[in-house]
Amino acid sequence: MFRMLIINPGSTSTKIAVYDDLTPVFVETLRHSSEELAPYKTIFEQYDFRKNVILKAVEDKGVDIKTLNAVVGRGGLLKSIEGGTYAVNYIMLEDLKIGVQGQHASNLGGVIAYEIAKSLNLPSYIVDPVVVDEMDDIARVSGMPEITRKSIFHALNQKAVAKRYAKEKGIKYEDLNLIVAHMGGGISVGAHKNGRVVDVNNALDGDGPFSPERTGSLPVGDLVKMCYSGKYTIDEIKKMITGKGGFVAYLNTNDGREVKKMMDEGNKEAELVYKAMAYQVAKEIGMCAAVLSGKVDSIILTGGLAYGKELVDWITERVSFIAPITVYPGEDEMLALAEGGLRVLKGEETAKEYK
Ligand SMILES: Nc1ncnc2c1ncn2[C@@H]1O[C@H](COP(=O)(O)OP(=O)(O)O)[C@@H](O)[C@H]1O
Ligand SMILES: CCCC(=O)OP(=O)(O)O
Repeated sequence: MFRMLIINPGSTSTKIAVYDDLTPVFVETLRHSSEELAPYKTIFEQYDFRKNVILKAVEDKGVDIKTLNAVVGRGGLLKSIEGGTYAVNYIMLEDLKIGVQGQHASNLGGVIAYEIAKSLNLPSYIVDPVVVDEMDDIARVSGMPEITRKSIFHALNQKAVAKRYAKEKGIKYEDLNLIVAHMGGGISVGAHKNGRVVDVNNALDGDGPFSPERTGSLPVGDLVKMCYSGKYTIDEIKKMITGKGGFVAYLNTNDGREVKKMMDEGNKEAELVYKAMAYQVAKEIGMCAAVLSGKVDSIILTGGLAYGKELVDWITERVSFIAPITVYPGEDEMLALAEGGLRVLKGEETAKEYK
């Protein structure tokens, strides 16, 4: 039996678990409000905060960290790579610290996993990081040669729920066409064609639907004018797009439950914004249906926001003509991380080397 500490820093949460093989000893989600994270100017300034909440959760649950065999973290904005389990190495740590493709909480996953594991003389891994890239070349063309569309998305959960759906239906993932909409702090909608995510919006950086913390795609001419208005620094604009966009910009919260409460209390702005997010997710699903030439076995709605019945209903109303809807609220990320780590610990797979 192998005991693994699993750590998953997301933009609005830190998820922590200990697994004995694939049996959870505990799984904990700590949600972070935008105010709680506001004092940290960079992701790396959150290092101590995130590491401390992880170690405290383990201690509170009465797990002795000396009983661990490995630490597995959600991987961050590395160079684009194929999916799988990677051993955390020096090059990876450097790329995570620099944020070679940008800044996101998942950059801390590999680094904290490494630091905790190192202190115990244990191995550390990441699994299916947010930069898994299986996009078709046609999907990379933006319309401006200087800009290439990138695959940055909730690869870990998108792959995990797509495989869960395949297992439940008794069909191979490679024999299915699926559209997966992960709706968390960021939102990604991916077209899964025969086991590959051939197109997906960049969930981090001004692409796709808006989300609790991000603007998603914006009318580009207006954005250019804002950038050159002299009113904002580059860092301010970047923060307005990622971190202070979406729900946060309109409603001053990153919490879907809070938005629902506002709506129930008669706040018309909250209702419009919540419905607009559903509208944009539905539009993105329609785009993926075109990518798959209309041959779609199911549309899967997942992520924390998929707990919201209204949101799911609004999206379903607009896209159920495309394919049957499957809802997997929350995520299967913790189990997927445990599975990825265990395959290597058991010797069923060799950890890939990040170069
Ligand atoms: N029961 C719920 N109803 C509506 N929204 C929810 C619910 N639970 C969580 N959420 C929202 O889901 C979002 C976070 O989703 P999650 O997939 O955990 O994201 P992340 O990993 O990016 O932090 C937050 O806006 C959170 O408030
Ligand atoms: C960086 C893409 C993945 C992402 O947006 O994750 P969160 O929703 O956890 O922020």
